[in-house]
Amino acid sequence: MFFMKGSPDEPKCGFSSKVVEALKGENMSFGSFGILTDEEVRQGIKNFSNWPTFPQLYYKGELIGGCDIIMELSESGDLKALLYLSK
Ligand SMILES: N[C@@H](CCC(=O)N[C@@H](CS)C(=O)NCC(=O)O)C(=O)O
Repeated sequence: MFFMKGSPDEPKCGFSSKVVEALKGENMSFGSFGILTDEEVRQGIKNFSNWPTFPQLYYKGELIGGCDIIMELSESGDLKALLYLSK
């Protein structure tokens, strides 16, 4: 599940856009929520994860990370491993 600014088709932030491209590059299907549409969810997710920024990518209910972390995982090939092997 991907909490982002805007939508996968219309990201409203470069950080969110980069993660969408990385996930698409791995041929991953993913759910998304545009946090700019709901201020309560925007603050609630930050409190839940104790992570102050968006985007935030979750897998099986756990925060994987934001843009910087996803980019690192993607470049090292670990994103694919994480998303496929832990199924
Ligand atoms: N280094 C961050 C960059 C993301 C970031 O700085 N996001 C900012 C600007 S889009 C943010 O979400 N600020 C808090 C907010 O808008 O609620 C990452 O790896 O995800």
